[in-house]
Amino acid sequence: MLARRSSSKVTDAAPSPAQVAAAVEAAGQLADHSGLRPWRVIELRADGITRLGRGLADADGAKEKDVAKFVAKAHRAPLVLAIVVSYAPKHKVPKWEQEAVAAGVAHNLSLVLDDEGWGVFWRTGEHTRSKAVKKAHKLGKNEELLGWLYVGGVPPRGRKPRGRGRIRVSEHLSTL
Ligand SMILES: Cc1cc2nc3c(=O)[nH]c(=O)nc-3n(C[C@H](O)[C@H](O)[C@H](O)COP(=O)(O)O)c2cc1C
Repeated sequence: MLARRSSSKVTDAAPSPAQVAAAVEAAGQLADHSGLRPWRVIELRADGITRLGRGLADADGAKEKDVAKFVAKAHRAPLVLAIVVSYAPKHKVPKWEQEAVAAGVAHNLSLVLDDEGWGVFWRTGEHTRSKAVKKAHKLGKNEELLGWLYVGGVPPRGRKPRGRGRIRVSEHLSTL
């Protein structure tokens, strides 16, 4: 965990569907109030990533000539994992707790994939919860996106050391 870091640039190598399934299974073993499992992951490759790019272009009101830019940006990685919170409606467990579980899955997935040697970068943006992007992902009415994990191979020059270094524990840990 101390060595984990995000990879903004990745190569065309990607984990197989079976490797993704194993990573999701591991990432899903987390604390979950009432065991709601209020989350799912959508695996996007090739045409699926193009659909994401088109959805983002649509949400931005892009003209037809500019759609390709959004599509190219979405194709920055060969695998994109959309992280979805699927709220249990009117449940005693509040929405923020359900989002915490889905966010935990995303962080776990990043850690698992990083540990297996893949490059991962969590991205969001102003259109993450727009109608057009929701539609592109075929989300249900009780679902929202938490963003996307862009996944691929770590470039040959490898990972640079952490830009901002390690945290100062004393700034994040105290007692009463
Ligand atoms: C929920 C969430 C959304 C993020 N969205 C973006 C984003 O859209 N663009 C971006 O450059 N970084 C985004 N980041 C930050 C990067 O994923 C990454 O954590 C950051 O560049 C620091 O790198 P490090 O993880 O190696 O410390 C996001 C992180 C989180 C947790």
